[in-house]
Amino acid sequence: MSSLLLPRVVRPQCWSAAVFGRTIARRWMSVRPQEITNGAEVRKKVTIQTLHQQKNNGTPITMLTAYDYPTAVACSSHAVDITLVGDSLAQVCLGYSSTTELTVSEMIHHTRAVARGTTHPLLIADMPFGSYHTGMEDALRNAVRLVQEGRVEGLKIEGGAEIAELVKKLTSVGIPVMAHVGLLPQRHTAMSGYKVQGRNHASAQRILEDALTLQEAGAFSMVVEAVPKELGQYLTEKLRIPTIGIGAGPHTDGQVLVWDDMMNTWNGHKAKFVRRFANVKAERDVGVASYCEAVRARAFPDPQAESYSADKSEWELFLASQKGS
Ligand SMILES: Nc1nc(=O)c2c([nH]1)NC[C@@H]1CN(c3ccc(C(=O)N[C@@H](CCC(=O)O)C(=O)O)cc3)CN21
Ligand SMILES: CC(C)C(=O)C(=O)O
Ligand SMILES: [Mg+2]
Repeated sequence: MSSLLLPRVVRPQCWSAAVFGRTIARRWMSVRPQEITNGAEVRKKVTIQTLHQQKNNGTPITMLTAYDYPTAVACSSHAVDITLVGDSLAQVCLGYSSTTELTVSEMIHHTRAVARGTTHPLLIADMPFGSYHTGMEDALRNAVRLVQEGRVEGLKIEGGAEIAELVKKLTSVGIPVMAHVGLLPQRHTAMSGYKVQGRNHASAQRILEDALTLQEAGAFSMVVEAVPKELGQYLTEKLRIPTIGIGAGPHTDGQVLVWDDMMNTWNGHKAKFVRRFANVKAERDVGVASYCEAVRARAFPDPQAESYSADKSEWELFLASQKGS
């Protein structure tokens, strides 16, 4: 229980002075502990170094999106390496028609909730559309806001060589950047829809060049979205930094999916790369329907198990006091 309420704090096996002292210290200092438990298992904090080691020793990197506290706790309770507050937040959580509508303030509201539930996974957020396009100073200020107010550890940015200077700048001040190449959803209008990228040789060449430029600019890893699996593999072999694919085939160093796609709670279009790992929508609909049915049938709440009872003598006194009023 305490681990759920206080996910950043090591749950002590016994209240020895040492453990107690360390727990208090962490709570007061508000540091991210190196070792974090969620009850059963102790997981090491995932760092950029961890991710690079995973690439080098062939351990696939797991990344999932989260937009709120309970989802962050779920990611933290399993072997998720990176929790991403994706700007897909705009569509799957806030009901906007595209990610371009999401503001930095809206993003921060959600990253703060996710940060409160995040223990061992590395916490990354998308820089929203428009937050890095109006000049270096604005981009830097928004990035600092996302780190300071939003409490994320790194930022993901969509784009190619044209954002290399920004990647360099953020990296130089100590904000880790995850690049994002291939399909760039923030440009869906300019790209005439959400289309697989790198299908012809010129496009594949361009993506490879962008990826290498972004690596040289200092990106610590790279999301590769919606490209042929051959290109996903080629990029993974050419890059020193780990690649995390979504619709980029099975050979990237890691995979990422949108929470609502893999849980089947998203009613919109299902891209080819989506696999349903659970059917939460079916469960959820059963729950809502049976709740309504039970209330209508006066079958909920149960008068004993789900209701409180008055003390008999107190209730008689109450009724007596009501007589004549
Ligand atoms: N729910 C959700 N899942 C996502 O993966 C996601 C979002 N939302 N919102 C932001 C972006 C948009 N993304 C998308 C959206 C649509 C396709 C899509 O429909 N792709 C086509 C490709 C068609 C082709 O060119 O052959 C597909 O049918 O797979 C892909 C990625 C990825 N991101
Ligand atoms: C799909 C992932 C990579 C993303 O950018 C998002 O969720 O916004
Ligand atoms: Mg995104």
